[in-house]
Amino acid sequence: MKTSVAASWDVDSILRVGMESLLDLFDDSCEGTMAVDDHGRIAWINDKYAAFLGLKSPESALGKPVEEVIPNSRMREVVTTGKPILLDIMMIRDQPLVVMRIPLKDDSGKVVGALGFALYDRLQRLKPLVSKFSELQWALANTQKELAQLRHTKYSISSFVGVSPVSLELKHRARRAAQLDTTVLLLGETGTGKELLAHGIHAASGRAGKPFVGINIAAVPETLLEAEFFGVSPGAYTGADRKGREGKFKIADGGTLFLDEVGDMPLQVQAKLLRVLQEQEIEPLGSNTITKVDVRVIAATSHDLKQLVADGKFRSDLYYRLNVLPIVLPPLRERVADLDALCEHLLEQIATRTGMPQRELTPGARAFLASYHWPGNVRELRNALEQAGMLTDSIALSEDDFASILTVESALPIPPSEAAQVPLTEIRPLAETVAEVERNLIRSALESTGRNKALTARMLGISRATLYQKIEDYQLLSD
Ligand SMILES: Nc1ncnc2c1ncn2[C@@H]1O[C@H](COP(=O)(O)OP(=O)(O)OP(=O)(O)O)[C@@H](O)[C@H]1O
Repeated sequence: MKTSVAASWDVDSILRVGMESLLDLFDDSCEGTMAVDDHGRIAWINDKYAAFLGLKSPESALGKPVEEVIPNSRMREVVTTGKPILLDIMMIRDQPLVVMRIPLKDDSGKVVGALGFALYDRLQRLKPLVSKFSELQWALANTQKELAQLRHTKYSISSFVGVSPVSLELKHRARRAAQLDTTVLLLGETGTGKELLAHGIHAASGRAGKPFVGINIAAVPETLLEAEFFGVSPGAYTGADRKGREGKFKIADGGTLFLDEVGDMPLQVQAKLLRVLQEQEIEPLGSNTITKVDVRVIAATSHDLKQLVADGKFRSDLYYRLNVLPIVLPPLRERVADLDALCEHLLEQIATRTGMPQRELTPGARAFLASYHWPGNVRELRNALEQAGMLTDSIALSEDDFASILTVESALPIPPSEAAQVPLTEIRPLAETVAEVERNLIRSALESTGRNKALTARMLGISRATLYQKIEDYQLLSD
């Protein structure tokens, strides 16, 4: 490509010589150089690049569509748009290459092809960029692997501990449900093990190798629910969602979607959910395209769905659609026969997690636990066992160790009478005082229920969504 410089320095000569010198420079310092024609076919490729790509000879690539030789190539994009891609990173044979692509235009400005340069470790200054890219790729691959593992359920139906006839019957129904691949509706108070059973049904089903994806409808603000379910197409919003994102239905494709607290779903979203369940098709927000999905839905609620239908708060057609195979999880107080097995199991779990010796229960403690009404069910039982263990060093937990824990009302810290006795000198703006009282009350209620949101919300007489909002407002997340 070397050229002798003409004596007279007209603009054309300068440009031509400049261009040729530039090409020589790149040819010398690049790992590879290549050109495509206006149809994206390889018109030229140098020896180094051909050898790097593992080709028999440069000639063997000529005339082939560029993607056939370099699968990730964006040369065709340069030819189509006429715009250069001055700095990009491309993976070839598991190696990151820094690449540059420029369009070639004739005198009239028409694109006649494109030139590509692959610059790797000759350019020392690009090395930090390349290693950063490799690090990020490695971290991304690891995160994706972890996420995939997390989405594969860790439980089986036998993880649901229970020996009472009613528990055995519900596990039997769960196993049947797993085989049938239909929609399942889990009904039961908070903490009765609906989510645990949903994991178990998924694990025993033909979908076990695919993702299990959960969504707690009560915890998602109403305005975000649709995006959360169906996803957002790229460009639908500005800001963080600009690139678009997949909805839970898409993420669960082939697997199971667990809709927790389905009774809290706003009516307008209910209509859309019903359509998706019927058609098995989703339309991401801001897109006109419809995507087929294959998702098995397991819904759960602690509300009386029939009553919600009667009150006009839940669509009857959606109710029937979900209620194909209902499984009722009775409250713990109605299956006291499960208590011993559950305590044994939970005490073992606690011991493993804390590294402390496993505790036992005295006969008095067993009788006390059997007489308690368990509004928070198994979740509350686990918290009570954990808290009682923290109050004493003794291996055997007695009735007294539980007595102070299991009176929810006494745990609330600010009796109304005390709140009223504020000295005049301490009077502050009402809003500030109310906010402080509210914050303290929510924090104490959360503590007394072992951070059980459903129970806390119920105790405070507010919805779960409001509770989540207030937890965020008062920054009670890490308390
Ligand atoms: N039968 C059971 N055997 C063992 N562990 C249980 C059982 N039931 C519940 N648990 C445990 O109790 C806790 C609460 O259970 P889970 O979250 O499944 O309840 P839930 O009914 O989905 O509650 P919510 O309605 O509040 O979401 C979990 O830690 C779960 O593992």
